[in-house]
Amino acid sequence: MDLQPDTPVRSGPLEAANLHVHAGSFPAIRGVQARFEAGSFSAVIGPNGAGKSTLLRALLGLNRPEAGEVRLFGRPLAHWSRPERSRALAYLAQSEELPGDTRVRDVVALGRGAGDWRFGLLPGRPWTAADEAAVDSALARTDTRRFEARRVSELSGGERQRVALARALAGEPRFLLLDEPTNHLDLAYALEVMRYLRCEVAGGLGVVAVLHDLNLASRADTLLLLHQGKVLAAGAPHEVLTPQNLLAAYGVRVRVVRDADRLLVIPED
Ligand SMILES: Nc1ncnc2c1ncn2[C@@H]1O[C@H](COP(=O)(O)OP(=O)(O)OP(=O)(O)O)[C@@H](O)[C@H]1O
Repeated sequence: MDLQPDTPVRSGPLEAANLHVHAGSFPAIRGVQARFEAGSFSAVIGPNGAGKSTLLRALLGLNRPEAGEVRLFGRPLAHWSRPERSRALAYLAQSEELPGDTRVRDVVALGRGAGDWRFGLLPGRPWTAADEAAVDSALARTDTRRFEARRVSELSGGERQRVALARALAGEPRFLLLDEPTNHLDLAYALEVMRYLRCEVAGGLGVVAVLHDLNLASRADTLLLLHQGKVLAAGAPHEVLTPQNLLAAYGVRVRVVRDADRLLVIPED
């Protein structure tokens, strides 16, 4: 199905079809086949250098594939206009740069494209009640409304990460891609971010998160295990998090134990 660029297509998966992507001159992604669903939490795991960030960037359309393609809602990403793409796909980097002297509410409003008029540039379009409501909702869903009037520079790292999440959610994306969102967070904040993401997934958002912590990743609905730019395993956590797969990917012997409805990965080395 090859739809015209202006054909409205509003739902479906985000897919990588036989994707090959270079990072610089290095073939970082080598024939990846993956499908991420709306209303599902997918984690991308794998050792350092496996190609996780390169894959995420390709899914966002930030780097051009050497071969294969990314498809969103069944339509090649290359056929989407930049504004359409940035409405549908949001990205949260590891430590998101936020303007320190800006109030939290204004930062979240940036997710609606408010940057133009709030920062003295020509407005891209008029600000509406729907924009205001989306900002309110994103603040509420990330529990950041109580410090909406504070400046970003006055917040802790964990609070800033929540503001960055609120900004991404304010744009009402269909998929949110996150690169190690819990990396600099303590255990409590990391679990909190996972809880917020879970709520969004329940509301229909597709989440694709690069995670290093396999015990956090085991809470995802599906896992994609990358190794040397290829998919080593994909599927439900219990299918992917096996001692054999983890030995092959990380070179580490582990035990995988089930605790209630969770999987725990315990290194044996
Ligand atoms: N500009 C570049 N030039 C050459 N090689 C690069 C470049 N950028 C990335 N690479 C290589 O591509 C491979 C994949 O990198 P990528 O950052 O996607 O891996 P990753 O799985 O996200 O790693 P990490 O877990 O360490 O963040 C790595 O071996 C990396 O060294």
